[in-house]
Amino acid sequence: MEANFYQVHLGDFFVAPGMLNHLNILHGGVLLKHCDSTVGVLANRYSHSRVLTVAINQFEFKRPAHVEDHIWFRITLLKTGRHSMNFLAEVFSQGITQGDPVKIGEGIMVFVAVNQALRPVKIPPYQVTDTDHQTKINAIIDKFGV
Ligand SMILES: CCCCCCCCCCCCCCCC(=O)SCCNC(=O)CCNC(=O)[C@H](O)C(C)(C)COP(=O)(O)OP(=O)(O)OC[C@H]1O[C@@H](n2cnc3c(N)ncnc32)[C@H](O)[C@@H]1OP(=O)(O)O
Repeated sequence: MEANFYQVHLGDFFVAPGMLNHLNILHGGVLLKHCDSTVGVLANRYSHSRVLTVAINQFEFKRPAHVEDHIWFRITLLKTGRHSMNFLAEVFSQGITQGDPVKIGEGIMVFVAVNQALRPVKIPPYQVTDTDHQTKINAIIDKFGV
């Protein structure tokens, strides 16, 4: 099961003119909205439940993105609690005509599984069976203090 929650590539979009800020680069809020929805899809996939974002922690915008850049997210489930899921969201950008993908942002997104009344519901504990994945996840957990 854990293979589907380690470095999952999701949420591709192209930067369009309506997504820019006053400096003609991708608006950070637009990027975060895409990121939130993308991680939410994975949180729903894991919990089979409605989900709410409870925290976005240590999000860093490392590089700007421009019109026509191809943006996508690499999402890793780090750990679960009784109701919550902690994800690393990494954001990548690739110019339409050039070069390798560049990491332009990353952060920790915490989701809570909720019922119809939007109250927390229990989720299954996350178990990683791939030892290499677990080692890398542990390093991320240490780095971000999750
Ligand atoms: C089946 C049909 C589905 C169909 C659908 C499919 C599509 C699916 C795609 C969705 C894609 C949308 C993605 C956008 C998602 C939004 O836009 S959500 C909108 C913004 N968020 C909100 O409005 C949430 C507002 N907050 C709340 O309602 C309440 O705080 C919550 C989230 C229900 C939690 O309730 P609470 O009473 O505070 O609960 P509490 O027990 O204190 O905490 C619950 C857990 O959260 C953790 N937590 C609380 N605060 C924090 C914090 N600051 N940092 C870290 N962890 C925290 C706690 O440690 C606890 O963890 P566990 O030990 O239980 O695992």
